[in-house]
Parts: sequence; C-alpha cells; structure tokens
Amino acid sequence: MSENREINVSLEKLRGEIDKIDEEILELLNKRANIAIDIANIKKKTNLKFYSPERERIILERITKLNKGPFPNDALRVIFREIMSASLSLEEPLKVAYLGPEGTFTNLAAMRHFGSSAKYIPVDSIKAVFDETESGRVNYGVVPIENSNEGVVSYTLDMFMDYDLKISAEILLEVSHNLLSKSGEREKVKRIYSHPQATAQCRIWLEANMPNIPILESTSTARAAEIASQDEEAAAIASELAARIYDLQFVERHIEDNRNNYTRFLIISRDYPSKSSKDKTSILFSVKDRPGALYDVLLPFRKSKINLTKIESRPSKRRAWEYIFFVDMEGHIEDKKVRKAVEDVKEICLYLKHLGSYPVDEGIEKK
Ligand SMILES: O=C(O)C(=O)C[C@]1(C(=O)O)C=C[C@@H](O)C=C1
Repeated sequence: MSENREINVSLEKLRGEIDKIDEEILELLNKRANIAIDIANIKKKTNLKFYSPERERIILERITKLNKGPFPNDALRVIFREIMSASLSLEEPLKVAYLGPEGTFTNLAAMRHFGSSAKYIPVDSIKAVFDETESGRVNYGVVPIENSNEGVVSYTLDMFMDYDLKISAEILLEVSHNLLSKSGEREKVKRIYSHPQATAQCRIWLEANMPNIPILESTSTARAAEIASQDEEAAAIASELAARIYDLQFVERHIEDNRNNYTRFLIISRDYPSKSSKDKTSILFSVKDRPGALYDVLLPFRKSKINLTKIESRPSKRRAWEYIFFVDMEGHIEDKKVRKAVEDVKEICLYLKHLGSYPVDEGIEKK
C-alpha cells in the first residue's frame, strides 16, 4: 500500500468513528431535550419560570469540573449554554430586551448568556429596557452596570429606585475593542467613530498608531460600525459582533489599552431566582442624614461575617442630600445569616429593597 493510500484509509476510519460519535451525541441531545420538555410541563403546571439561572450555573459548574480534557472548558460552557437555550426555546423562545442597537457589547453579553435560540429586542435606552421588562412584553432585560476601568453606570443604579424589578443574574464580559473598516486597510482610514467610553479605553493605542486622524463621537459602538459600513474612509472602534453584523474587516484587533477590561451586565426580570451553588445578593437602602448612620447600618454584616463585595452611593433625587446606598454581598437571601443581616439592617434604615440574589458569574477562565 502506498503511503498516501495508507493515510486515506486511516483518515476514513477515524472519520467513520467521529460520524458514529456524532450520531450518539445527536441521540443524547434529543433524549435530553425530551426531558427538558417534561420539566417545562411540570413548571407550567406549578407556575414556575422555565428559565432557571441558578440551575444553569449548577450545570455549567458540574460539567466543567467533571471535564478531564482535552476539550476546553470555555467551549464546553458555550455548548451547554446553547443546549439549554435550545431546550428553553422548545417551549417558547425567551424574549430578551437589551440596550441596542444590534452589535453593542450589551447585545454580545445577552447572547453569551441566553444563547442563539432566544429572541432579542434592541431598545434605545436603559430606561426602555426597564419599561419593556416591567410591562411583560419581554421576559428579561439586559443592562450594563459597571466597567472595571470606567466605574459604575449610575443611570442603571438610578433605575432600580424607580422600578420594582429584580436582578436575575449577572454577566461578566471581557471587553475587547477592534478598529474596523470596510477594506480593513489602515491607510484608507481618514476618520474614526466610536462611543466616548470606547475611545477612552483605546487612547494610548490611538495616539501611537493613528495620531492625526480625527475621532468623532457616536451614540454607541454599534452605531459607529454602521457608519463605517457606509463610508469607505471611516473606521469604527467596536466589538467583534459589530464586525460580523456590519460586514467590516479588522484594521487591528484588541486595541484596548488595558487588557483587563471587564464590563458587568445585569439581567433584570419581575421575579427572584432560587439558590445556586454560589450567589450574591444586592440591596439598596437609604439612611437618616446623621453622623455614623452608615456605620451603624453596616454593623449587622460584620456581626454575621458577611463579605460585602461592593458599596455605591447615589443621591436619592427625592430629598436634597439624602443618599441611597447600593450594596452587594456574598450569599443568597435564603441563607440564614444573609436573611438575618438584611432584616437587621432593614430595622435601622429608612428604606430597604432586596434587588435580588443571583448566581455569581466569574467570567471565562483566564488562560
Ligand atoms: O432544570 C430545569 O429547570 C430546566 O428547565 C432544564 C434546563 C436544561 O436544559 O438543563 C433548561 C432551562 C433552564 O434554564 C435550566 C435547565
């Protein structure tokens, strides 16, 4: 047998093995889908929500812990998210509103979390995401809450004062910016469009590589990509998703100055999820304007040894100099010590709202 023929025979044999495995995977996927349909029917009868972020976290954690490789955990997460997304859509696709337009980082975060079987509705403001979710026109809303370099999105925090919506889950997304244009040729770029936050995150790269090119402001990175798709001399700083949607080429990938650039998004809904394997709880409260008030309010957390992971304050907008505090802590409200601390805090402050207890997203594993 010639060497070539030998190679062909072993290729054929291995591909035959893969075909057999694919058939088994297919059969198992359908077996799993039928069970998911049974679960959906039970949930329907008992008025439970189909989507269970806490169960999804448990599944992803279990699968990635079981994995012995060589298949990478990041890919497993994407695949299992898609499987669960498809299971949900067998009942009825979830409707998810997000801060648009199509191709924004919020769009990317929403797709990362809900998979490609959900129905996505871009809206043009953070308030509109809250409105759509509150009215029930969508099941869930996705909004940005903070960026590791730029800080908190105070507008989103303010919305929680006005709406009675809850946090169902969080999404931690590593934000990477790209310079995109129709041709992908750097010499053709005469102007660059982007959202000021994205421009700020790429300042050093832009100064070093595009020193005399004017930078123009757009309402979002996705809008910048849309402009670049209609103007041969324009480039946009935007996401990989925007490149795909607006059919743009990469002039340069990863132009952000700080590679550790994360944005956290929240999934809002009208109900609370149950406990998962690792949760956090968010509350907001206001205190009397007197010395030591905040110190007193934080004492119950110290007593119960609850780790606070974030504290933010915002003017209440109701009375001058009255402040609202937003606090994130480790644990779920169903945990005895979390419930007790929150109840104790509630007694001391003027007003307290439990925004949600939801699964922690640790983001994609660092390689
Ligand atoms: O376990 C459930 O509650 C299911 O509905 C099944 C399932 C899955 O496919 O595993 C589907 C969607 C939920 O968001 C979580 C899990």
